[in-house]
Amino acid sequence: MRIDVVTIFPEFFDVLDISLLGKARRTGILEVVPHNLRDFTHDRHRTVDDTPYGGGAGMVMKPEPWGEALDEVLPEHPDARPVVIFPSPAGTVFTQAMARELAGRDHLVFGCGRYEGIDQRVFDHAATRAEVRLVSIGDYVLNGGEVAVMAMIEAIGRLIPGVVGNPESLVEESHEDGLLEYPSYTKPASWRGLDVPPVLMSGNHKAVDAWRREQQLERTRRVRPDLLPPE
Ligand SMILES: COc1cccc(COC(=O)c2cn[nH]c2)c1
Repeated sequence: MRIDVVTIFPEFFDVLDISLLGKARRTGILEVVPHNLRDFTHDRHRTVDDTPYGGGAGMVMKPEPWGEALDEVLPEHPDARPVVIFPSPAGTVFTQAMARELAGRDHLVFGCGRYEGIDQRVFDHAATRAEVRLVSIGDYVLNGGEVAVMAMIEAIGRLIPGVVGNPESLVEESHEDGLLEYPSYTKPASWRGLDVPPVLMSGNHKAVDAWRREQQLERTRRVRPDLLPPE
């Protein structure tokens, strides 16, 4: 998979070389290419923002640099319409299901907004040649999209075959089966007076599976009742 990221802080994505994704990049399974939005400006100050029409505080990202940056990363005549994702507090919430869907694609483009946002015409024009999505990673406001893109790249990248060592470890996880995951334990059997639940030491796999499922349901009922399947 190739991922292009348009940002005013391309160095932000150097950290991906350190993590698990670094191996996936070196082996060619995953290619993440940052593009500096300022490289698509033509004034001495490499200006990417300006004051908002209609007034108001803050600055808005200008459309011209974005247009030229997307010209660079979007294929002229794509066989499949690429997806361009802009993190935004006003977006559709990013979920494990969306991560799974996006992990199946060959090419993703991410656009990192800053300031008060990006001129709306950037999204409107991009929609003539790509599938544009505003995606939120949660109900809070960041200073820019870079942290959100890192989170999405990690969530998507780890689902790509060959990126995570043991694919089995991707199955029993929170949100994979729609429920929160059960509590985990490892040695020692007793630690600071706290013991591992005996069922997990029983060797009775049926009982262990039943206990884990009950723990998932109990935890989901308590913490995230919105995730519970309809009765
Ligand atoms: C598109 O324009 C902007 C403007 C300002 C910040 C951002 C970054 O996204 C978030 O803040 C966010 C994403 N999910 N939850 C919060 C984008």
